[in-house]
Amino acid sequence: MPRRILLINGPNLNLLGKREPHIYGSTSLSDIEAQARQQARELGVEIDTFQSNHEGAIVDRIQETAGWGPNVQETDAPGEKVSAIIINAGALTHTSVAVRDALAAVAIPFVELHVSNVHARETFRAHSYLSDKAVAVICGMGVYGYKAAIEFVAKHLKIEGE
Ligand SMILES: O=C1C[C@@](O)(C(=O)O)C[C@@H](O)[C@@H]1O
Repeated sequence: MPRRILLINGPNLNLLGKREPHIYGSTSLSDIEAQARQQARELGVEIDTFQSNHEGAIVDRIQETAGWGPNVQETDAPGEKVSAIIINAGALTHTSVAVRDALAAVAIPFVELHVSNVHARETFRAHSYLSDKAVAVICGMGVYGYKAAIEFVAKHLKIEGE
């Protein structure tokens, strides 16, 4: 069972609750993250949250999960290892080979998440650089998708070596 989960939200997801509420609903990201922390406590797992509008910052944060990256010193004691990642990469889903490569490099199992049903929208949203590498893909459940992803990862994801 995963001990530590990293929840990543990409560009414009800091605007959840304000942005196109007919598509993304009225719940803010800070509410989602607070609920995630509460849910994690109930499930007995740790959760870290991270949001950035910047592709490189997301790549750095993914690398840090493996003790790599520009912000990690050679002398740093290895941090507690992240055993699963839940990522809503926002628009980077459809454009970013760099985020895909970072996830492949750290080789940590991840769930791809979208609040909206990306298959029922513009055709460019149907392609993802992440899906074929993901353990699971959640979309169209609204912000409930975050709860579903955390429960799935905490209760059902088998982590090699644990
Ligand atoms: O920013 C987003 C949010 C999104 O990932 C979602 O959660 O539904 C869907 C993406 O296509 C879009 O660019």
